Amino acid sequence: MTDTPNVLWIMADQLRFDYLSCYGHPHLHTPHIDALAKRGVQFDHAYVQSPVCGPSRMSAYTGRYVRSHGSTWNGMPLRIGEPTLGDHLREAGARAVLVGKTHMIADKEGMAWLGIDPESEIGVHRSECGFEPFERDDGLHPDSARQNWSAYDDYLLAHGYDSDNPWEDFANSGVDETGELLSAWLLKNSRLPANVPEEHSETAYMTDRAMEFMEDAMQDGRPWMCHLSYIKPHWPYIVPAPYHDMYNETHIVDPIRSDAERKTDHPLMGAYLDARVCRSFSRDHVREHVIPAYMGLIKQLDDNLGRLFAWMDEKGLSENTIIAFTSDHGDYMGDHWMGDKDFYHDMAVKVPLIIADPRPAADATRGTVSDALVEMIDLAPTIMNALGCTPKPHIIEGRDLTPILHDRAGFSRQYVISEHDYHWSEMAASLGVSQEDAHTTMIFDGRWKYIICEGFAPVLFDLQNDPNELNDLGRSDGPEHVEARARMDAALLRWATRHHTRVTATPSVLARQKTAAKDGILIGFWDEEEYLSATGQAFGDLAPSGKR
Ligand SMILES: O=[N+]([O-])c1ccc(OS(=O)(=O)O)cc1
Repeated sequence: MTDTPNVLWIMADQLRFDYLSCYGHPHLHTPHIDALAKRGVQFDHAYVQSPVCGPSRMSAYTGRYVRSHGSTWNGMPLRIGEPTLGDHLREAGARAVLVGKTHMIADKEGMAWLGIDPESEIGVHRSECGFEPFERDDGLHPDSARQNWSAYDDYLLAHGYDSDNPWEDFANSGVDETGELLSAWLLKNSRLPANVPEEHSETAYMTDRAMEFMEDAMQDGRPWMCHLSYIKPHWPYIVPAPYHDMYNETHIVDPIRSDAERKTDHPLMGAYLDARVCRSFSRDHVREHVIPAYMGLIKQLDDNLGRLFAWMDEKGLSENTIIAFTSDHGDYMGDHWMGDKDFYHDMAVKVPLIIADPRPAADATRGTVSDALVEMIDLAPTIMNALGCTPKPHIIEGRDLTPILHDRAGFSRQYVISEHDYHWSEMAASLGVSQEDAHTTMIFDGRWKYIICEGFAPVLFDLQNDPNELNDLGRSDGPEHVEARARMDAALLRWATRHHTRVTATPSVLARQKTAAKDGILIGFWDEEEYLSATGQAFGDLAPSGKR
């Protein structure tokens, strides 16, 4: 084993933490992900920095909060000056390679402003969130101007799947008993088998591409971090045979929801419940169609990971590759009368996180479960540490998880933060909330989950006494609740007012600020003696460095 390990960072899109057997699902058995957990540490309290893909991922890739990187919702370009994990790794001589989805939108204006050609090496890095794009595919290719032809479409064509939109007609459609092609954009078609065999599906294709990258990397010899970023189990919910009918109504766990929640008088929560996707997933019929497909997609992912891990074992890669497995946010699936994601109940904002580090230093923690409060932004500094990057605390806001992996003190976090910008949504439209005001922020300290909703009352859950988050205490007069809200407000204020964007304050820049007097910049000194005692050098010894 060489000193520098490689890192395989696997992300599944929209995977809830509790739809894996190692996280307790009673019917969905995911033995390969479970086996990874046995080789590493399973984090039971890992939170994303936004309950929606784009901002959550920009936080993951920059190691910074949403308020810091500024890309607050899908489609918002990540500004040109935001350094990413890929940039830091490259600086340390490692490759940072993308296979799959990032949801990154390039800051074209910023590039034009700085005269950067988007096709140049720098332009590609800036457009691809700092990654070297071995394969980039964000996965949604509808029949519209947003089709966005992909390499996967070319692959389908090359395998005989002929169409103007191979993704839509094969990967994203099912065929009913009469032979009719039916699109998975409509939830009613979720239980049909996808019109593509498993081995040519998106999940299998991306797994193959990761293997191709690793073959390439073995020739190349440089250490690497590969972000294998699966598009599924994100909607549209459809899965190839045999996964489409592995699960049925008997495997669906009861929804977590109460009648009181449905009668909420909180305007924002009421507007969520009125949104189409929430009304849809509140219907048992919809859950009965979608959840078996969602479970099938996860089972298929697990099988593909089994294939990948066996291949890595065979190639001798496992012994020198740290594997992290996680997702970018969850999916309500009808819990709390909600669908999709976009709010902060655990099934939306808490994600699975497993890190298996093959180095002997991690032997003591194999198969353990950590209940530390961790944030998705903690992965970037953990990966930087593994690949030998200098820590950059002036840029990276996450905290290195290596102490937890290596069973030593050194990691601590008192609360996690997540943010959401709902300016785009049915909720903002129905409430008439302006784009500027349409934002919410969550802070969770392991017991109290407090959500400030600009313009509305806050929401508060006590997860110690109400682990299912059914009882909103945001307006409760109970002294303990009033006190908890005040404490969380104060913590949020401290967090909001600390440095978030002082990214040019490198240690050398900061050190220079302290040497003004020694460098002859004298503010308030009375005489030579005072100068000597303050700086240890004689005023008379100050000398010009001359024209350089
Ligand atoms: O509006 N969209 O284009 C859109 C919305 C949500 C979405 O899901 S996410 O998980 O990628 O945020 C993808 C695309």
